[in-house]
Amino acid sequence: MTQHTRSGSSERTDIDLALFGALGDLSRRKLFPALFHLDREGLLDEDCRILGLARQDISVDEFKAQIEGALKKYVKPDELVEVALTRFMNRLSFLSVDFKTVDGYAGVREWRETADHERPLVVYLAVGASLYGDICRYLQESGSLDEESRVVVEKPIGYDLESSKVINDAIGEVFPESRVYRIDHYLGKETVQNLIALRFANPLFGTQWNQNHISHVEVTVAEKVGIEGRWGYFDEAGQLRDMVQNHLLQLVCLIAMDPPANLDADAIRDEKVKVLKALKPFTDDMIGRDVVRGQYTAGTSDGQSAPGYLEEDDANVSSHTETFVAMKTEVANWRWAGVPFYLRTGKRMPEKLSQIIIHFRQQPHYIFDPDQRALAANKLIIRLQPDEGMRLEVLTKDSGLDKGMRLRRGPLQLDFNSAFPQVRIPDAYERLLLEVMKGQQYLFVRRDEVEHAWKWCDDLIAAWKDRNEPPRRYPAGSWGPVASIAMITQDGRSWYEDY
Ligand SMILES: NC(=O)C1=CN([C@@H]2O[C@H](COP(=O)(O)OP(=O)(O)OC[C@H]3O[C@@H](n4cnc5c(N)ncnc54)[C@H](OP(=O)(O)O)[C@@H]3O)[C@@H](O)[C@H]2O)C=CC1
Ligand SMILES: O=C1O[C@H](COP(=O)(O)O)[C@@H](O)[C@H](O)[C@H]1O
Repeated sequence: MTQHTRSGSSERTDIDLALFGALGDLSRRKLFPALFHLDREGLLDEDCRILGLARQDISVDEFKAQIEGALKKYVKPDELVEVALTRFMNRLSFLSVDFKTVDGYAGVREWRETADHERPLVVYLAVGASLYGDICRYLQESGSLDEESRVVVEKPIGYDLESSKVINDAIGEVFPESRVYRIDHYLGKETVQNLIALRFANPLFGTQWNQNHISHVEVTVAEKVGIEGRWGYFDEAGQLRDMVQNHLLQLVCLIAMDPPANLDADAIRDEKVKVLKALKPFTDDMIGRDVVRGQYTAGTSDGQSAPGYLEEDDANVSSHTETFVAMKTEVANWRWAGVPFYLRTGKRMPEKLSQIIIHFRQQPHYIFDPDQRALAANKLIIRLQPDEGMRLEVLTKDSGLDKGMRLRRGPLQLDFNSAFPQVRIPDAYERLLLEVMKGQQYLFVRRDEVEHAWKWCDDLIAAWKDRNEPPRRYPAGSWGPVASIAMITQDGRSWYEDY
């Protein structure tokens, strides 16, 4: 099958997919539903085959039953069309393998040999990053790869800069960078992509997008969930490694980067790297004043009582791992000098909400009612989830004979669901899987991006370690520690609350 691409050229999407970790959480919850949706919408090549690999020693029928169960759980009933489900199930095969020994890998080569025509293999590693090197090496040693094979790897790549280098080196022994697809699923979200369109297709914003016109930027990625049974992983990581090193810094890159020369992967990634390199390093002073680490205590979520982090299953009761981070940072370059970027992300917050707020500067000379001065700045709200859309807050004259020149703040709004009611907004993984199949890397993270992001986070983590302070507490169901509010208030600002 061919697809219409960004550049208008056509590319093959007929691939075979080998999914390592096929019975894990990510595969069940995100990857199989995404593949199913692609198939349902006619975007999988009719010959595309999917090989699930996992440790469990089960038959292919048992594997299919488990995947069907996952689809029933995670795909809306009206979208789980019978004919599409049958077609999808027919694509599946299964191999039980211990990924740490080469023995089972011949099965991948043999499975490939049963294809009726040659096509590239996409290897998706939905497993912990410590397995990436072994899997790549054994796939190569078993003769399962060819010159077109691609590998998709999940975040986080490693635990810090050093460990990420070891992992990336091991992947690089087998796959050249042009065939490595590092997932950051935030790059597949509809509104995140729209950020590129908004900034670079609209002269209105293109000309205003700098420190002359923007006073500050806010990024909030709030999660309602807690640890969801992932204590072992999360307690080692913490919110900085889990969310900031990747998702939030990628958002900062897309907000702050200079216009790329074109939409080619490296043109975009070159610009993103420049932003990461320009992130202001933290000094000790800044860490005390501009960074807040938090950990949730017992509270409520959706009206139900919710345990604190230290009371979750498998918890180590003396853990100081942060489940919340707020910080003020800056992209120290000509475009952004002096513009604070306030970032915050946390688990067990009152709602799931990801949004970017661009606060424009006020007019240099203000002529309206002094009491209304606080209103007098445009804001662009870019809503990633839920209710994807964008809203520009503008000021107009309040209507009515008695209102004089009173101002009213009103929205110019684009709500994607109402603007495009016939179009289902795809999950990020659908888009990303499709781009891998097409061999397009522009939505994937290059090795140097990962490394610059780690370097910046490592410095902060090292400083936290030196300070050895416990995280500040916040009750589950709140917007984080009080100190995170004070952090922004000290600059005479507040977190945007018009949710
Ligand atoms: N879950 C999520 O929401 C997200 C996950 N990620 C990343 O995706 C990757 C997968 O995460 P997740 O699905 O949560 O992890 P899980 O632990 O749920 O799944 C991993 C799967 O790999 C299997 N596995 C582990 N070791 C071996 C081995 N030696 N041989 C064979 N099979 C093995 C496990 O099998 P078994 O059950 O038998 O141990 C399990 O089914 C990780 O890198 C994670 O950081 C990234 C973003 C979000
Ligand atoms: O990568 C991760 O992302 C999820 C949040 O993703 P979202 O698309 O639901 O916003 C987070 O819960 C998880 O801890 C992290 O590993």
